[in-house]
Amino acid sequence: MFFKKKSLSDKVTACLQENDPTKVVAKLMANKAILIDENSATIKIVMPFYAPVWLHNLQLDCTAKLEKLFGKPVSWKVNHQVAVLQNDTTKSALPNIKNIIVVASGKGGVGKSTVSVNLALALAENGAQVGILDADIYGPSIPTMLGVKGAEPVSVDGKLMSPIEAHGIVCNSIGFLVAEEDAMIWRGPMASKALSQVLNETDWQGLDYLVVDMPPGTGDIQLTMAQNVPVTAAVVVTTPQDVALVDAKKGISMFNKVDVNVAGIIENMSLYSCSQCGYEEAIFGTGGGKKLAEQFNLPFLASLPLHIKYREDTDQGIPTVVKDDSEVLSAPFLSLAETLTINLYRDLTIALPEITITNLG
Ligand SMILES: Nc1ncnc2c1ncn2[C@@H]1O[C@H](COP(=O)(O)OP(=O)(O)OP(=O)(O)O)[C@@H](O)[C@H]1O
Repeated sequence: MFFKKKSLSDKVTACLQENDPTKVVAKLMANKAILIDENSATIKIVMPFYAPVWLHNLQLDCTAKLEKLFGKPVSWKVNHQVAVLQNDTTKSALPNIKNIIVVASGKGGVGKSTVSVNLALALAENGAQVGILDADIYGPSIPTMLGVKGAEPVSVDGKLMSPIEAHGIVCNSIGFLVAEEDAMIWRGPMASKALSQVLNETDWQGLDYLVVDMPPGTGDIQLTMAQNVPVTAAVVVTTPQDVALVDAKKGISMFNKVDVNVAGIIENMSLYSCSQCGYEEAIFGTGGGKKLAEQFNLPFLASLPLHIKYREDTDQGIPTVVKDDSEVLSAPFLSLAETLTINLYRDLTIALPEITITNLG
């Protein structure tokens, strides 16, 4: 029997794949985002997402092995060009926003806004251009959490509003534009129209990701809002408590109904951690988010502790991802941002032709 001898490139590819726990290398190879230059022993990557820890680990685990294969020192050339991803190919992406990530919860008060704002900042910290849209008409809290409450978006050209800048991301909020009492009495189509208006009439200036903080619940308003935004993916935030989980299930069903891809479950307030002594207690129970993810066959994206700093930092307008020097409390968000963007690239369709490696210097 004749066996074809493995080429050097095949061996290098196998090495990269074996050291990639996320299984995203196969898609990167298929899309020609990774090129192996055998002559110069160079691995060229045009990263379609920002994942500094993943990339660092890949390089750490592979470099020595690759040097053995090549028989000389290996160099890595890395560029970034975030891909436009699509779940529903009938809805075209907005021209200046590559991907829209909707953050939803079945129940109010589970930490949806806290997660939205820290997730947006973590995506930016990892390297992406990020915006956040506060669509929570019942209680827009993003301006407070970003320390820009009272700011008013202005229009330079009389057509588009300039978003407000804060901590390296841009934001706009329904709360900047309408009085809370007015928004409270809106019905589905009105809320949806307002959301579309803020979304389409803001000069987002070319974002890799727009994070949308949705109103809590799964009623008409949320449904029409979800239908009117070209959503790349939704994430559902829950606490481990039974009552929250029941409502989170309704949230997943709502997105399924309108064919919005649910990228996974985030469990917030998982474990209380005392800032004084480090004592830990599962105040809202344990494991509920994971079970929910298993039940719906969805990724379990993160488990975030209940910690006083998360509340204090957002109350002060400097969310933990920006403020936390120790990195213990920001780490779960940075990791969430990486996991989410890797999963989205791996699991969704790429809407625009992949940038080919020839563009790399
Ligand atoms: N992991 C956490 N640890 C400590 N406090 C938290 C945590 N997550 C959220 N909080 C606090 O809980 C409260 C509710 O959080 P948040 O406003 O983010 O929830 P929400 O789901 O967006 O609420 P709403 O239903 O009003 O939109 C806030 O005071 C917030 O600071």
